[in-house]
Amino acid sequence: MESSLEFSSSLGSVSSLLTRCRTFKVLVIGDSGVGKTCLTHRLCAGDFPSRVEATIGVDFRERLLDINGERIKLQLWDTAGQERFRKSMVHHYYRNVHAVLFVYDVSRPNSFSGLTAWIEECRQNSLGQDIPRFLVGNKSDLRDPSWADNQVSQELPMTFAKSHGMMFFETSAKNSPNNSGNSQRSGKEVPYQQDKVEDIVFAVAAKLRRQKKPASPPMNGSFKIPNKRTPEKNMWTCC
Ligand SMILES: Nc1nc2c(ncn2[C@@H]2O[C@H](COP(=O)(O)OP(=O)(O)OP(=O)(O)O)[C@@H](O)[C@H]2O)c(=O)[nH]1
Repeated sequence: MESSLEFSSSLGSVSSLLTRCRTFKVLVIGDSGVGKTCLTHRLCAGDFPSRVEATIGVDFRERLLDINGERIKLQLWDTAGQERFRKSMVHHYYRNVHAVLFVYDVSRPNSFSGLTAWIEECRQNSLGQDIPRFLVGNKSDLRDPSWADNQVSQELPMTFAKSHGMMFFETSAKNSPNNSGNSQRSGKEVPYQQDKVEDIVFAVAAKLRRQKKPASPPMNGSFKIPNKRTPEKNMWTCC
């Protein structure tokens, strides 16, 4: 009887080890209407939502992944793009963030130039330089070579991403491309990058998995003696 109890308790600890995973908070920001809700929905639920409304405050979605045998949970914070729906909440969004996805709409150049304001918001909320940042051009299905002037070229965001230390993706939450990676746009000698939504989620998870150092705690005016072990421990949860 005693040995079977011991056996079941050790089985319990083995199974809790097996179901443990690291959880990472990923903030998704960008102008209103660029497709943050659709993109996060696609990343987590696998499909394009038939009906969406403007996000008020923030919505949460989760995606559990297995990266080389390790379970990684991404907790995506889909934040409102409209200023009136953000207001006083913003500093909460930035607390203990592990990565940021900056989203723009390839068919709306204003949403790309608007990224500087989002970078400034990160700076104002003391987002550490060590926090991985990803740049995502969404709605690639709307690219039309006949009105190239009204779209965001790929060269610009590539340079932008490089100068801000971001990984760059172009995708569509609606119609994910069949082929991932670089390809040639017909008739033009520019590299045309089209990524699957899945490429993004795996790149984020893989990058975060390699992060040994946890996110720096937000600076909110109070002073706390840092405990090196606690933040990393807090990332471990049961899936
Ligand atoms: N064609 C196309 N339309 C998209 C895509 N992603 C989103 N949309 C459309 O863009 C509109 C806005 O999408 P949302 O996901 O609500 O945008 P958002 O960035 O979350 O907007 P806020 O909540 O206001 O910040 C909706 O009509 C979507 O159907 C895409 O990849 N391709």
